Amino acid sequence: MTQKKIAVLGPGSWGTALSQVLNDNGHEVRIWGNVPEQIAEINENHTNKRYFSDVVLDDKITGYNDLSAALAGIDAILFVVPTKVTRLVAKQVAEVLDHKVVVMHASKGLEQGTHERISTILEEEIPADLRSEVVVVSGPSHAEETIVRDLTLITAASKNLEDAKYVQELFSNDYFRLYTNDDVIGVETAAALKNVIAVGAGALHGLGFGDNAKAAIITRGLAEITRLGVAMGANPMTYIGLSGVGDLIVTGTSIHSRNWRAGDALGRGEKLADIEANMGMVIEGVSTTKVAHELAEMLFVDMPIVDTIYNVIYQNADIRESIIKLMRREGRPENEYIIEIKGLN
Ligand SMILES: NC(=O)C1=CN([C@@H]2O[C@H](COP(=O)(O)OP(=O)(O)OC[C@H]3O[C@@H](n4cnc5c(N)ncnc54)[C@H](OP(=O)(O)O)[C@@H]3O)[C@@H](O)[C@H]2O)C=CC1
Ligand SMILES: O=C(CO)COP(=O)(O)O
Repeated sequence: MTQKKIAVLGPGSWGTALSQVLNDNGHEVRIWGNVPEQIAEINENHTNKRYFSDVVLDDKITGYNDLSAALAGIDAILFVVPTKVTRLVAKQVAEVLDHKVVVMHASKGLEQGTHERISTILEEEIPADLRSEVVVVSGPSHAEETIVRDLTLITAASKNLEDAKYVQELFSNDYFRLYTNDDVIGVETAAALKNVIAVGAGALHGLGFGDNAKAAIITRGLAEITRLGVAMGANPMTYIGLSGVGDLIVTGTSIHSRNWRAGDALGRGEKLADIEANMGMVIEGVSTTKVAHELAEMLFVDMPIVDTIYNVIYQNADIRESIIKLMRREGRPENEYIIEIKGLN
């Protein structure tokens, strides 16, 4: 592939790690952010110490505060800001973008209020004549490992497989491998909802439960994610792929995960407000819990684990009593999980 010019919007941990992958592949990478000191640090010291204290970036990676300058003559844009600001940033892009580009995103969440997936936000905010079909870059991938070039396998999903293949080629190298998928709904719902289950898995750890409990929440969490996703139009096969069970494993079992760590702290009795303030990075699972709970009600999908996490986070429910309630639910057959929809039972 010839060298491309790529704007990475969001100089956080994942944006920085993905910028390094693209730079390793010979592309011109422009990281855009709205904090002048951070952009100056990238340009002058080639570091982003808030996220990676020991990493020195290649000096070809350039930081920008000015969005128009970052987007001038660009081939592709990667959105990697927290879900809650994606619409705002997309509106800013639409104001200054003056030519057609490939639009990608690597964020994992659902928008509060609208319940929308990120690709539909981007479709709404960026005129169709200025963009490709949106390509979702998603899968089991901790920035902390990708930044040290550890092996990472993820998925590029788009309604248009040619756009997905373009992104596959853009990112793939010796340590970073992408598969393609045309199930955008499946990949985005898997990415967003695994964060909720990871909060729950972390909480079980914080409460002192063992590996049996962790395996259980991951497996039954996947059943819930699949049920909701299928009700939203996803292909159930996607959930046994990298962006489904793969991401659930990496997020639901790892100390690197912000969502898992937040859950762990909740389980140890810390207050959510303190956990969020101390994390200094986005914990997507907290707001996605609310969206998932509302979507489950709207679509009559049974999501007992998500509802339990919602009750603990948003209704102040006692965490241990909530677990007992979950355990004492009426017995169910294991395999009804894809087609079971509350309203039809
Ligand atoms: N970290 C990871 O390993 C992975 C993360 N993801 C997903 O990537 C997305 C980003 O996560 P991550 O990089 O971890 O998050 P971080 O919190 O590390 O970084 C988010 C970045 O976005 C910036 N930002 C926030 N608001 C705006 C805005 N209005 N305009 C411009 N920039 C803004 C933040 O700046 P500031 O904090 O200064 O406001 C920060 O630099 C999330 O959806 C996450 O789920 C996906 C895969 C892996
Ligand atoms: O999405 C991730 C790994 O694939 C990162 O998860 P956290 O946001 O929980 O750190």
